[in-house]
Amino acid sequence: MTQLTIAMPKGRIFEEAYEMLLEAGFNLPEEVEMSRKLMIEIPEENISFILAKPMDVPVYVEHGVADIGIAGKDVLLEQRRTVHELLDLKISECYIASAGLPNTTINEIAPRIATKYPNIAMKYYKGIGEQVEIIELNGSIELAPMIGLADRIVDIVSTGRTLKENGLVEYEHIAEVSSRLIANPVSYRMKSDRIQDLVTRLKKCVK
Ligand SMILES: Nc1ncnc2c1ncn2[C@@H]1O[C@H](COP(=O)(O)OP(=O)(O)OP(=O)(O)O)[C@@H](O)[C@H]1O
Ligand SMILES: O=P(O)(O)OC[C@H]1O[C@H](OP(=O)(O)OP(=O)(O)O)[C@H](O)[C@@H]1O
Repeated sequence: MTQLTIAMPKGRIFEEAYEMLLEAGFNLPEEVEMSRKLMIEIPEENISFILAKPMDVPVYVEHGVADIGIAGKDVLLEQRRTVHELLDLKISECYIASAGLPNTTINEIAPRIATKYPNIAMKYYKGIGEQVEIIELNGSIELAPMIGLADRIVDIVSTGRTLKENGLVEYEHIAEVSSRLIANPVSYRMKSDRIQDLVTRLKKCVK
């Protein structure tokens, strides 16, 4: 059986992805989540799992050190890497939106947009003809309008709770997000039988 390496995101997506793989019949060890191990082998399937930061999954897959990966559509839109998107797993669903303080307009010369998605934000505002200044942050994005760092944020919204609790309102819906199964293009050709089998098994578990 051809060896297959799968890059799995740690953090928020992990649990749902793990459940899906179990349901698809992959015999993942129970202690994975609790352990600090970054590589897990399933010898009977000849599969290795790499546990990666969500933003790094497409990097491993593009470079071919992982044949397959699971990545949020937000990360794929932001990084535009050379990988094949094989399947929408419909897990970790949320969306990207712009938000800000209520009743504010962005009619300045160069409104400031705080985000951890500079490419998505830039493309969006360019598309609507707004010239903006992007302020790149790594988290707690919702702070930016509250403390006067930015006029708008571009960030993930799921339940809307973070916006609400920080007194922000949503302005524009930018893109739908869910987790996707991605593949390295060379692996996809060279290991097509194994990858197709994985896709078929996972497809049956998409809710
Ligand atoms: N609130 C949310 N609800 C549902 N899915 C989300 C939410 N926030 C992010 N996601 C999805 O989960 C993915 C991983 O998010 P997670 O918060 O685990 O990692 P991260 O933001 O890269 O951060 P960290 O640096 O905290 O590891 C995102 O790329 C996105 O697709
Ligand atoms: O609409 P909600 O359900 O409130 O979810 C949205 C929040 O979830 C994510 O943050 P995360 O928890 O990953 O923290 P971060 O600020 O470190 O990115 C995202 O960046 C939002 O802040």
